[in-house]
Amino acid sequence: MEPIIQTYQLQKTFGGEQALKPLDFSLQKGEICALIGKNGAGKSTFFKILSGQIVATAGEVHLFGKSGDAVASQKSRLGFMVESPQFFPDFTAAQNMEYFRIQRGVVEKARVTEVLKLVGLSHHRKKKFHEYSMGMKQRLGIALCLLSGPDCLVLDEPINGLDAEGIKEVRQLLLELNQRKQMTILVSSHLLAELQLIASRFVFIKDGTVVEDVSKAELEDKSKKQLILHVDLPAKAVQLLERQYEGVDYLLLPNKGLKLFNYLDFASEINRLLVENGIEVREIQYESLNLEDYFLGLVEDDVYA
Ligand SMILES: Nc1ncnc2c1ncn2[C@@H]1O[C@H](COP(=O)(O)OP(=O)(O)OP(=O)(O)O)[C@@H](O)[C@H]1O
Repeated sequence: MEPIIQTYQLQKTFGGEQALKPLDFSLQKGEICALIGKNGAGKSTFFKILSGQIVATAGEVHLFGKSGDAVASQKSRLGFMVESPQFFPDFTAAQNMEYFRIQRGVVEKARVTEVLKLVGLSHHRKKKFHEYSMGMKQRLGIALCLLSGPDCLVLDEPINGLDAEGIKEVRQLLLELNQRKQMTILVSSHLLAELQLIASRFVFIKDGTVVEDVSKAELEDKSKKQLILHVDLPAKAVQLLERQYEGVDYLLLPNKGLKLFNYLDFASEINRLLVENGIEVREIQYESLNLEDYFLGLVEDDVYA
């Protein structure tokens, strides 16, 4: 594993208010990592510290395995989009990129053509910015991040405010950059669903700290639909289910509850089996855990018990 970004006990205080509590985070080469949090969770503050726009109150940032004074030299290897770039509306895409190429001191002129191609805007390079769709504008913003040839993109809410088509375009682009150009990507959103299709890892941030850090597989596992049963004799119910349904996947809950993860289409058959064997089924219902609610702390903690 090759670390791209690591933070240790990162903190930021604004006038007595702690925007970032000690925040430990790491991003590995090749990942698309989604940083998910509600408005005010601390995502922008975190990104602004990484980009150097603001300074942390305490803690450390390591970039590409470098720490201390060596970090500064690694910053150019990250391409940031922390705020929406201000493009000139009456310039074409190519003119806008050329302006920023010169402004940022990128030497190779050909880089403009390259990045427009990378984000799929070659055919629209002569179109004026104000004629672009929302998705195209955002793709141009990502082209700007790519101008200096970074190894990793850090994008703050790039999908925010886009229509469905724009969201799809940006997601597709990020996936292509990751798969075809081996670009590591850290991308934030306040909606899990926006990034669920592309991210390989999900870091949930709440009140300035990481509350959950899961892989795609772990996330999918947690979002499985479940069948919840409440019976008077759970141990006996489990014995019957194991005998009847090969590989039945279950969890015993407090208060004589039983959670089934497979055989979900067998609810009425399961009910009959239990009742016919003298078990009182007090409740049987489907539950689809809303991860968004769970991780963002909008539901009771014991929903996952
Ligand atoms: N410059 C600042 N001065 C004072 N407080 C700030 C400043 N910037 C951020 N905060 C506070 O820090 C906390 C975290 O804000 P931050 O913008 O990082 O959250 P966020 O997750 O990016 O939310 P959003 O999606 O709304 O931007 C909030 O309580 C916010 O009010």
